[in-house]
Amino acid sequence: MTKPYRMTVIGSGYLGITHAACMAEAGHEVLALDIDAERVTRLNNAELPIHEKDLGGLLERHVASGRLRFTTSYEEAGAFGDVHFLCLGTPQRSDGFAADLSQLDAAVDSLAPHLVRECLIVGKSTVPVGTAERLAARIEDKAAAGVRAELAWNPEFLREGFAVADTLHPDRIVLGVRSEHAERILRDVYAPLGHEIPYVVTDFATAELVKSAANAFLATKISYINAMAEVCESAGADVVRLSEALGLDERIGGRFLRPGLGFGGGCLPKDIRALWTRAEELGAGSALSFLREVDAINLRRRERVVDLARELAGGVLAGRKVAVLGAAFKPDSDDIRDSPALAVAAALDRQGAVVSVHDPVALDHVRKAYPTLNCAASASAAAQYAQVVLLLTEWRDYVELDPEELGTAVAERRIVDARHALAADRWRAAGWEYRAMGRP
Ligand SMILES: NC(=O)c1ccc[n+]([C@@H]2O[C@H](COP(=O)([O-])OP(=O)(O)OC[C@H]3O[C@@H](n4cnc5c(N)ncnc54)[C@H](O)[C@@H]3O)[C@@H](O)[C@H]2O)c1
Ligand SMILES: O=c1ccn([C@@H]2O[C@H](COP(=O)(O)OP(=O)(O)O[C@H]3O[C@H](CO)[C@@H](O)[C@H](O)[C@H]3O)[C@@H](O)[C@H]2O)c(=O)[nH]1
Repeated sequence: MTKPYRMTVIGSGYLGITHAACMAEAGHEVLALDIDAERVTRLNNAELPIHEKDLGGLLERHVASGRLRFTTSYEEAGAFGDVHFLCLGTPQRSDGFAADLSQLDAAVDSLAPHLVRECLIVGKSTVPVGTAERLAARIEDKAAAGVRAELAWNPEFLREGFAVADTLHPDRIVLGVRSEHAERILRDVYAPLGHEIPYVVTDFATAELVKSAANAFLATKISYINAMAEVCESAGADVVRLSEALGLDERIGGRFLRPGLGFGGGCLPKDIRALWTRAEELGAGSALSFLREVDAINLRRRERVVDLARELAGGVLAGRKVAVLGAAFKPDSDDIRDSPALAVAAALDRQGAVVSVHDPVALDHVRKAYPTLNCAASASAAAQYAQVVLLLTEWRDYVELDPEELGTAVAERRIVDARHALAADRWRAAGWEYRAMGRP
């Protein structure tokens, strides 16, 4: 490494904590900031507020070494960093499908007046195309007189559950830059990650769009296979074998072709909506109108599971006891943002079912966000006297469940495997009525 940088990471959420810890691992001096004082105190005590494999170890090591600290002070951040990474949330707005950029705007407004010397500000959040250009003007406007603060855009592609590995070994690094100076600094910052990583160096707009386009492609692939699941269901075909066969064609590839309950989380759903909304604003809406269908197919998956649960419960949900296995939007994460599992659980609850939810790590979030759902301490506790069991997030613990053992807890041996995660034959052999969308 040429030299360790002094850098800040603004926003210490799923992305920010990971980026900060991985930059410390790469040898840099990192000060991460968040407006949530309780979170900052916990992080300074090396307590990880999220569930993410390998991140706890990195946090402990680098807090102990002093290479990673957390603060709530923009004054301290402005004085500390030569490079400032923006890792703020960009959720869906409450009044429509556009991205809410208020966290980014507030962070820039807070940081810029405290900058004391020339520095590079680097956006990592996922944003609608055009945001970087707007923020660059905002920074110029708000920065202290005589301080040159250049902006770059460097979108992040990490997946939750694999966040550390994806950050330390990225498939590619995309740099939206306005100068060779900015490119040089960022290549230097990432040099400790290795020299084999492909770089794509481009303008702001392309860098922003690469990220939105990647997520839209992944979402489209998932909805494509789920649309085929609908057809398979009508035709009596098997979507799991269909997906396997499609994936063996190298031009198609099997990744992101797992049919089931569809995509959720804090990224794919809001990012496709923000993308088509931005395209409409730019007058290119018809090019991306298919993304509305991608979204609609995805949301139909949730309704289909509710319908199957009703069918298995004998045509009515009111008063029926339903066990929901899984609350996180995917395994190995505690993130419940736009979780398909919880959307199903909440719909069942609204229709009068008595819903009992289990998840290995996400129950604290469930209790806060869905106070009317019952949270059970184990899968078998959730299944106690259940008339229907729904497997909605494919945690390994659930894949390894013993159908005989679970069968002793339930009132009726009926299960919907909404993630195609179980061995159907094994469950049927144990006397369960086993249903999975798009499989005979
Ligand atoms: N989560 C992921 O896996 C992932 C991966 C790639 C890209 N992204 C993108 O990264 C961005 C961040 O996502 P996230 O999942 O980490 O969100 P998050 O909500 O977990 O984190 C945002 C953090 O910013 C803090 N914050 C809010 N306003 C602030 C302010 N004014 N100053 C300082 N801190 C402030 C919040 O308290 C929170 O801790 C989003 O644009 C997202 O689309 C996320
Ligand atoms: O074949 C598949 C693959 C995924 N999913 C679902 O899709 C959702 C998203 O999964 P995944 O993409 O693995 O999780 P994220 O952590 O949300 O990561 C996505 O969103 C991030 C934030 O933008 C990007 O950085 C990542 O590259 C992108 O994969 C989850 O609900 C999965 O259950 C499926 O239903 N079928």
